[in-house]
Amino acid sequence: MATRTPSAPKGTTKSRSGSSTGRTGTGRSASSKAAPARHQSAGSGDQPWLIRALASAYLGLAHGAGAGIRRIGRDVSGMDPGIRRDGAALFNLLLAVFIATFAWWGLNGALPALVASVVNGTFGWMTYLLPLMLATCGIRLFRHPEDTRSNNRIGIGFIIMTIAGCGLAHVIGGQPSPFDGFEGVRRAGGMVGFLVGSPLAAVHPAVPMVLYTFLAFTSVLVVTATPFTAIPRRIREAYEHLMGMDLEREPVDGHDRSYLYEHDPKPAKAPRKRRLFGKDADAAEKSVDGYAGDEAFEHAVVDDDDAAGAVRKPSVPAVPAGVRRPTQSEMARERIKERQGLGAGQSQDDTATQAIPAVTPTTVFAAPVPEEPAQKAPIPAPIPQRTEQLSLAGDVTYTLPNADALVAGTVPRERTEANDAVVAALTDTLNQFNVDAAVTGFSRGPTVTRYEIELAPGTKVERVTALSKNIAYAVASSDVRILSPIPGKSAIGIEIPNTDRETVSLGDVLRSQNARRTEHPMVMGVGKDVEGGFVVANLAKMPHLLVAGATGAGKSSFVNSMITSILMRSTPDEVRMVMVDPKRVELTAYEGVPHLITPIITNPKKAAEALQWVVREMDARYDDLANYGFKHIDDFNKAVRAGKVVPPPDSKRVIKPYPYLLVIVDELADLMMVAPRDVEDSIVRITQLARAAGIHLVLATQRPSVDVVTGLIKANVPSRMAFATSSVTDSRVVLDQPGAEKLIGQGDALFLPMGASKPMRVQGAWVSESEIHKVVEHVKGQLSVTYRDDVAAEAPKKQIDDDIGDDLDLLLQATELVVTTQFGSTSMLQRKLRVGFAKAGRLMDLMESRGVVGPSEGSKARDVLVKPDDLAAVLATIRGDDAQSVPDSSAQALADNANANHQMGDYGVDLVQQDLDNRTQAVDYGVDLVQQDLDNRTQAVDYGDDDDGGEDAWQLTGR
Ligand SMILES: Nc1ncnc2c1ncn2[C@@H]1O[C@H](COP(=O)(O)OP(=O)(O)OP(=O)(O)O)[C@@H](O)[C@H]1O
Repeated sequence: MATRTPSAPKGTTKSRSGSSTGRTGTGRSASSKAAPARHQSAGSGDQPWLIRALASAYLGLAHGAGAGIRRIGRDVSGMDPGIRRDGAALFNLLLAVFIATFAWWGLNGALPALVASVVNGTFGWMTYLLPLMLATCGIRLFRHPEDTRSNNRIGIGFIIMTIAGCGLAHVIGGQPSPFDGFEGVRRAGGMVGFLVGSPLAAVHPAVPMVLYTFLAFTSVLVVTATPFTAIPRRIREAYEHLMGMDLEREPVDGHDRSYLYEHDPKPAKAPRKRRLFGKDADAAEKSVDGYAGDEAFEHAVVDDDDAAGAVRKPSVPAVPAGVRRPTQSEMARERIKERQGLGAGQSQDDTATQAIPAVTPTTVFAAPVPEEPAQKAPIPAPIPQRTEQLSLAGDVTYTLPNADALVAGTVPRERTEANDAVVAALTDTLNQFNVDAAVTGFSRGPTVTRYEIELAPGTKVERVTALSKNIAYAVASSDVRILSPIPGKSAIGIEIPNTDRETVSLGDVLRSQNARRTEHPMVMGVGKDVEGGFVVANLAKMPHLLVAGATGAGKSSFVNSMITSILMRSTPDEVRMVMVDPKRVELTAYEGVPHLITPIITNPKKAAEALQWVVREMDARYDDLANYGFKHIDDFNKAVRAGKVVPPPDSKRVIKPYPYLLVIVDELADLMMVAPRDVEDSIVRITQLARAAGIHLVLATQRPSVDVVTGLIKANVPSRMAFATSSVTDSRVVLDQPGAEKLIGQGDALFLPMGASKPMRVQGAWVSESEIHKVVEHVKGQLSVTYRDDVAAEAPKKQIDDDIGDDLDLLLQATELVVTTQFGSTSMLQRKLRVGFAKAGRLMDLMESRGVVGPSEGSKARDVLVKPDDLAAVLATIRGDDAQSVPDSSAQALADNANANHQMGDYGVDLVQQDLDNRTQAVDYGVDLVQQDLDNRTQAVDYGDDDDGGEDAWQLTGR
């Protein structure tokens, strides 16, 4: 007996924890069936029948009361019987009623009088509040027994409230002592009040007053799950709720995906808890100024924390009126029972199922698809247009674009005939292969719908996953993706593309609650997830992002959405951008926006230089952070705005806040082809350090191969956005896992923000060219762009001679080499530039045609016709620049360099001469080997041993 007793609660706990993850699997039913069986075997032989009968009657009464209470308000009666705690709940409720009979209603009688004197004597005035607290606990236990954390929190809150109330009552009631008679104690704080109040009151009566008032206030916060920081918001919400203002303002920016899950309290509850208590509880409320600590450990995605609340308000009821919709678990159980030949509600312990009028999943799926003509989504409550006084970019007033510059998308549909057809096809496939599982629901996203399959107990997950090809065949789609399980659910997810897909408008995403929740300027609209929830992400928390996918998959559209989001939400004081667009056409629409610090860079070589500038900027920011003792640019900016950062007295510098710097590269491959080492070095340096400096990189590429996205780059760019890739290898390069090759293009993506273990499937937001144009015109009208001249701005387009073609860079290097060394040797070019003989000869010819070297003289080195002082001008001419435009400083630098090299050359020749002399001396002393060597070398110097002679002499100068 003693050993068996704990086993019963164990079974109960197991089943309860199962439910706390929101699972509704049939495994729980099995455990709940097992629990009563254990009770029976333990107790049947030992307990008198009367006790068993009474216990059964009490439990029956409790379940009856529970069933009624669970139906009041929002119906939660679909609860698994295994997790109910009706017995304890009824006990609380009965105790509340009992105490209320004498405390509130003054019922007389021997028993009430006795209990009254005990309860009153213990709790004093607080006796009047006890029924309320007990009733609250009872009702919660009836309705949400699985939410143990909240239940415990409320219980603890009530205990603190009782102690604080008794302590206060004791002091207010005149600090009676039980030694003077119990009547006084009863009329004050009871014995509890006396015990907790009198020691403190002995010090001074104000001490318990202050302490217990504070404790009472705290207990209210604990019970209502309100953190201190959220008190003003809670008060405002309560006021608005009382005045009915929240209803008027409720935005219609989402739609209800919960019709299949409406009895499952989890989706609504869990996020709420996170909002109130989680580490990221108030992250949403943080603006730039609200930065607290190291944001790297916060996640990039702005939480959909009331996904089942405000964001997803019911829009289209999917089931005919009057028919209660079954929950997932009900549907799974019913389907599985149907297969096993049981009728609905035949399970003995399943009172909830019995209570369902013959509703089966087919009722849900067979209900006619509601008529939903494609409509425009209603524009929710307008976002007030923000106007800022800029300080960095001149003293101007800057107004952000109006939210209606971006159009509303179409109303998303929850269910169409296509979905019903797929459900039927999936069910048939499962039947054909005798897999004991049922399609229990689906959630329709804009591009794909995720169908959920629950297994009967004892059915292997592999039986469904092994059917992937048959499922693809049945639904006539090759892009079927299986999730086993769906994260956070005991169900297998099968994602199948919608034949009638919808476009997600960026306007809708930016107007969603998730985007409104934060004013952070780096927040961008990403799109919608598979459940139709809006996904917005904070670029500052990513902190760097790799966007990859095959051509036409939607990268550029994503980059457009990102830039438009920034233009919509931030001023040039808050965010500055560097755009690199080697494709030359993707980002031209943004030319001239005041957020740019340099014209859009289209030349890959210049882009590599711009990245080096970013490294310098980062170093400068770091210097400031180190000098003034800050760890993050947000803290530094805050201090600057508060006037706490003052430059040294002798400095003329005016310290201003640093804006975030967003560097966007729309085709990394082009940069990596030009200067792989420089680009990689810069990217790695930026990504390793720039987060604290407020510098963030977004690298897009259609060639996610290892030579473009190198291991080093990958290791330092933690967030990834993978659009459809052409191979599983590419998917692995981007996400470190397969999956992206199964995406269906046109904005369908897997989003893996930093820290997430599983990528989230999203349909990227779409912004049309006319919308972009409207937004760009608005921002350009607010402020004209001022470019920084120290970034590698692109030079005007140059005329490169046709005969140079792709060899411009090599020709420039060759010219520099020949002029600085004053030595026109082809072999030297071969070795120094690592080119073949043919290429070196061609470079020599090109130099001859431009008057850099003289004509070929057989095997001798050519004459060099350009003096080092003229090098800059010659290089400019070859480049196609106007020679006059070469800045004096750089011409001088080049000339100095060339002269230095030249001198070096002279010095080298001296060394050779010296060497020669030494060796000649050595010959005089008759050392044969040296003589031989000297002969060889002298021969080499005088006559050369190949076409241009003297090359080894040159080589010696280099030593
Ligand atoms: N989020 C989206 N919603 C709807 N359609 C989209 C979306 N993204 C892309 N598309 C469609 O896909 C087409 C190609 O997209 P996009 O130009 O962004 O691809 P890309 O990956 O940048 O291709 P490339 O690398 O060749 O430039 C677009 O013209 C548009 O029709």
